Amino acid sequence: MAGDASGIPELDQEKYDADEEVKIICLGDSAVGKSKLMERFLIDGYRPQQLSTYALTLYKYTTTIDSKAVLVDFWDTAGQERFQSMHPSYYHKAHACIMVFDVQRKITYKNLTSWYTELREYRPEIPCVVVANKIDADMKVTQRNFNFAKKQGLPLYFVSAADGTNVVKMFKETIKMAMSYKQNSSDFMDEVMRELENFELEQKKEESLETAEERLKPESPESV
Ligand SMILES: Nc1nc2c(ncn2[C@@H]2O[C@H](COP(=O)(O)OP(=O)(O)OP(=O)(O)O)[C@@H](O)[C@H]2O)c(=O)[nH]1
Ligand SMILES: [Mg+2]
Repeated sequence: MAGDASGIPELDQEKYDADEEVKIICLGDSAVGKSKLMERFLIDGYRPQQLSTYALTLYKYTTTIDSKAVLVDFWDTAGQERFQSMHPSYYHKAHACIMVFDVQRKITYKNLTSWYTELREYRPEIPCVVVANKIDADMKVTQRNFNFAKKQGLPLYFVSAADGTNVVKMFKETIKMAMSYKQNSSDFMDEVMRELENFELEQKKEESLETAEERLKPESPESV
């Protein structure tokens, strides 16, 4: 579980309302290579040994899209069986999802179904890509059919964090999808949240108008 992010100032999720900032989350079983993929993309490096991610790691990345500076926050977490599911704040306001499995371990592919179901509970519409990692171990896997992605209509990338195959391509395309989702979102839950926020604002305005009117009211004759 990714812990309650809402109380930590650095994780102020309101900022994702700004145009130039997107949040991309990473899902998948433990040891499929989520953190290694981030490492490969962000520092163009790969250290073979590393402990499992503890709770939550945030990676920041800046890039330019259509001559606009874009800040990307990648959220990486320990996708452990030991945690089973993520805290809702992990999904909150995410604009895209990278869902990773390990081509060498069938169970991690099977578990995509549960990751995807959970993702869709919180973020029904955000773009999601399926990533088949560790193809360096056996290139033949790229000829295999991984029907999950096709069935769900999701893009599938064969990648290797170890040798870098397709890593940059996958991340760059996902960032573009996140940006375009943010600009054109018609996500029902987003709409509801926007409506609620407006409603609260309107209510506050009305309340303060009422108090002002109260104060301005001339005293009634009875009270004299
Ligand atoms: N051969 C090969 N090994 C990889 C690749 N990517 C990751 N690994 C190895 O797989 C192991 C797990 O990688 P991590 O990136 O820590 O996995 P994770 O998904 O972040 O795991 P959690 O943090 O526990 O959720 C490490 O020992 C890596 O060296 C790859 O592309 N090829
Ligand atoms: Mg990790």
